[in-house]
Amino acid sequence: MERTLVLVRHGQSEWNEANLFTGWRDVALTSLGIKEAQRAGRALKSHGFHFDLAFTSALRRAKDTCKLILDELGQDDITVVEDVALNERHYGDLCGLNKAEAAERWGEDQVHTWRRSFEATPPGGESLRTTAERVIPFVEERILPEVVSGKSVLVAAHGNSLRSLIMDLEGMSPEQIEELTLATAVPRIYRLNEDGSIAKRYDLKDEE
Ligand SMILES: O=C(O)[C@H](O)COP(=O)(O)O
Repeated sequence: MERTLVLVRHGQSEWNEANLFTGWRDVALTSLGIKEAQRAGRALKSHGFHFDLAFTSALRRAKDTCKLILDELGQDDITVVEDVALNERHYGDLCGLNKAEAAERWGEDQVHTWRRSFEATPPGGESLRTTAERVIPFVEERILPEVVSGKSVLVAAHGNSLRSLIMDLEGMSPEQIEELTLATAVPRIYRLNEDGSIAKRYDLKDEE
């Protein structure tokens, strides 16, 4: 499987379960999150995926998801590059706050805008635009050259760091990216052409 890029958001975290803004807080996967990551690994295995290299963030929920997937594939020996560039968007002053309570305090629209728009900056945090400014250079310098050279690459990261990557890769507009929310542990598969353009894209949905 040449020139393959697989993006996967981490499995459910303790703060996803508690509905708290997480950002760079380093929380663990829940037992459901562990199962979700293992299921993603089994789905990739049953579809014949095999990776040459993996990238993940510096946060344990993504690192653990990456490891659980590679364990299921019997590939715990491949190189895994960890980098803060792939960390979740920093949620600033919202970190640790309950998302429903935040919507009551600031209004549904404001909270939705902070969470999904390209430009809005949560107080003291990163917008999707500023998240992209650290994600995209890393992807262009470290990840895409590996894929274009013919490798099969896994990236286990976060809802918003991956949204910024997907927006760039798929050439989405700010309006289009606002509509995209990534489910936990659903692999998003890309086959790339020699010039780095997308030949094919699909989600590997759970068949169990
Ligand atoms: O950091 C967080 O709280 C989550 O990982 C993603 O949050 P969101 O759904 O509000 O973007």
